Amino acid sequence: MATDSWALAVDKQESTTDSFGSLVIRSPPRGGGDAAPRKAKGTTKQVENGTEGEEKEDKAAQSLLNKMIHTSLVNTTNQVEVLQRDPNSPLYSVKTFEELRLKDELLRGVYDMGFNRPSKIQENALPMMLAEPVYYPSGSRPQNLIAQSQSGTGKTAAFALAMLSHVDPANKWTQCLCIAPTYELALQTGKVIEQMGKFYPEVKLAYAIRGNKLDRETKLQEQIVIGTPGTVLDWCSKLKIIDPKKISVFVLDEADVMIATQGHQDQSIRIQRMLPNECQMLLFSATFEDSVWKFAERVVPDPNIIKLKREEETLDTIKQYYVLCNDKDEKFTALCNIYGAITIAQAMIFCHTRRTAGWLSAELTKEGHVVALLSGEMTVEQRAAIIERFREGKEKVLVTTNVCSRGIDVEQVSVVINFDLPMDKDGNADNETYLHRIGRTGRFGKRGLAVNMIDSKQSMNILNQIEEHFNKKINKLDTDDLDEIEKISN
Ligand SMILES: Nc1ncnc2c1ncn2[C@@H]1O[C@H](COP(=O)(O)OP(=O)(O)OP(=O)(O)O)[C@@H](O)[C@H]1O
Repeated sequence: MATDSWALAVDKQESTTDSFGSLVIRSPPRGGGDAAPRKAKGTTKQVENGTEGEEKEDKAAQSLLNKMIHTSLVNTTNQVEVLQRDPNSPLYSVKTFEELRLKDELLRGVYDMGFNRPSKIQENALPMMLAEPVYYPSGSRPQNLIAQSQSGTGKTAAFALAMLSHVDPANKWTQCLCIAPTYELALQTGKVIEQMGKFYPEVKLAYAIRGNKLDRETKLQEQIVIGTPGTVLDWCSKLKIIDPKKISVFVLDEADVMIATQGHQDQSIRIQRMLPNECQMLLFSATFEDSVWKFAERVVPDPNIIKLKREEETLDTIKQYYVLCNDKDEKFTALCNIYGAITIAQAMIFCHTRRTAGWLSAELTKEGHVVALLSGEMTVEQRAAIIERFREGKEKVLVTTNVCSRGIDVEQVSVVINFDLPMDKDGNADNETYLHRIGRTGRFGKRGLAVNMIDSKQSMNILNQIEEHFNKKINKLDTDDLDEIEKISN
């Protein structure tokens, strides 16, 4: 890898120079779409619906946040499900990195990153990705792969290693191509490749991102290119600075985010069509709804499939209550009473809008609480830093809107308050989000307490729907009765 981290340099580009080696980044066009270089903004959109701003989820921002807060592997006890293209061929899985017979430079890189053994998904995915193509009279067929597992389980590290292993550093042309949905996500992945390839300086990496203008005559020498679909397509077809026929590994990362972005699906397919049949196609996704699956099948011919189920969350170990109030001031009083009666190590409080979240955190601060506020207008970096501080216990209360909260490991939080109940866009109960907010995985199994604040007919309806959905009664709590509150913490 190049010793100067290009990715890091790009981060600083706004304040420093605009030129790095042979690659030149010019000022990005204003409003240049999702792929334009910019600081990672919190791109949750604010939808003005009447008086209050309701936040809408932005998949790319969420994905980036997940990457930033997963500084170590997310462990899971669930088994990996493997569907082989050829069910008769032996299924290899590895328990150590040595078994993969990696180049020394790469093994050093892996250990230098602190990896001792392959993660669950890597145990099966790595042998498949590193396998030589199978030769048939009609031509060689690579081991293609579609892999799905939640964020933080080691997918990026796996395909970074696969790309680095397949490269021939003596060949000064692009051999591995990786596409990611946004500039920021491409940079994050690039950083992993650079880190892993730290002891392999002959292998170079280039970023195909908007704003990185190259001349038509340039022939790219970097063996690995990571970028966004639009620019990669330009580099392959319009500018012809990458010869797609020489690509031996194609990675499509974050497929679920990719298809959520207008135009990316088509561009990805157009890139894939330019690649030779012998090119290994690898597709990764954190989720696998039907639309992702359909897309995956179009991009990856004859795939092997690896799936790692999410750890199931349950409400079994959670005590759930509701509190009846008239308005948000009463909800706040109820919250203070709860705080006055029981010792709460760490709590998360969910609000429907940024405005309520901002108001509530200010009120709690006035009461002397040390509060962290997560809100959609923050940059992803700011959000990641707040989550990190909360994880370290620097703040005891986290007030958040829904869109910001995914990915926070709720296991350490003993109390969850739904200041507003989760609802979908039609105003019905959002059961999945409810489970995600207060549920615990069986593995952790710690007891928890959840309190739902009800201040309208609609929120009562939502509560009833939740009770019905989970087939669990949620008891009423009188927050004016301190003895009663004390009892719930036992
Ligand atoms: N085998 C391993 N041993 C220890 N740590 C690992 C291993 N593989 C990956 N990690 C670390 O675990 C974290 C998550 O890994 P990685 O980013 O590869 O997961 P992911 O599934 O791609 O998730 P995301 O899509 O959110 O990036 C990273 O901090 C990474 O350095």
